[in-house]
Amino acid sequence: MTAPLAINKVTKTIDDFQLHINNLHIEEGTITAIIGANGAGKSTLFKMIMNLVKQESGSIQVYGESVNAQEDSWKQHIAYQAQTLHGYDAFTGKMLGTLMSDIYPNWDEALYRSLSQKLDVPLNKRVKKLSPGVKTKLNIALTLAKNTPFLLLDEPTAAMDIPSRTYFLDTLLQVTEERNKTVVFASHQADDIKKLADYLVFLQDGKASELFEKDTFTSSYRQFWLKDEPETSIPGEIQRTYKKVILSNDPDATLDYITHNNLEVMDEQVPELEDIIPLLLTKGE
Ligand SMILES: Nc1ncnc2c1ncn2[C@@H]1O[C@H](COP(=O)(O)OP(=O)(O)OP(=O)(O)O)[C@@H](O)[C@H]1O
Repeated sequence: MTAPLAINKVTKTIDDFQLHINNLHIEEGTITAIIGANGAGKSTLFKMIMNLVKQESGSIQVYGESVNAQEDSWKQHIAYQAQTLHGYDAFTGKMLGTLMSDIYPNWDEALYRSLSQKLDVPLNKRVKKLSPGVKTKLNIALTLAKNTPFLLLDEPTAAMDIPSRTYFLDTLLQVTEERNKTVVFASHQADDIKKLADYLVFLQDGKASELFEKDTFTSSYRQFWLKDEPETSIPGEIQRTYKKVILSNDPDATLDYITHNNLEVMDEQVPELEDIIPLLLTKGE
């Protein structure tokens, strides 16, 4: 089966910003979070995948088809949710549903109606009259109802209230599992990433990391609660809190040092994803 997304050696320069994606292959039926701080290049990457922005070099394929080719039937297999809903101000949600049902052969009207109802989106109001948060929710209902095998979501829960966010995340997980969908979403919300993602990719200063399996990634870090504050920096140490709690990205090296220096460990734990993500989002870390 052809991979939903295959990116090889892609580069893009915008003024003094450079984006490099060496190798990113997304397997069918997986959920991948693209994690990066503001300005890290997440939206630019998504726009390149949708051929809205052209890369300078390298290749991007969706289900084996180059996104830069003239033939663009691959677009029917992917639902892209941009950060904002542009160009639809004069339409109502109902009109947009009718429009999308003509374009997307598997349009799921029942899902569109139930999502809109649960998320409190009035389908009879014109888009320009909706608040930013309600526009985001309409955008989400439209994206999921396209019922494509591949979903590309750019910060889907930004500006959403908590009940809607919870409902959306649960529905996305359910739909993804029941219909074996592939999801790639951009986020810097640790909660969303923890709940949704199977795999993680970090974008830092325009460079994409390799693809990490989420649990393998968190278990490569360790938090050590020491009895006394160490005098010097410890091998593997990337953060020290309350003077005695050491977060390490090299637990073996840290433990080796602790043992050789007779430091007493009060407790040792695999950290939560939300403890690690902020450190990785900091520029130049
Ligand atoms: N249309 C544009 N004109 C000029 N610079 C741009 C444009 N679009 C993006 N950039 C620059 O490209 C870089 C990456 O921006 P991008 O929007 O892809 O980041 P992002 O990770 O999606 O950020 P955010 O989390 O704030 O949405 C930034 O330095 C930004 O200033």
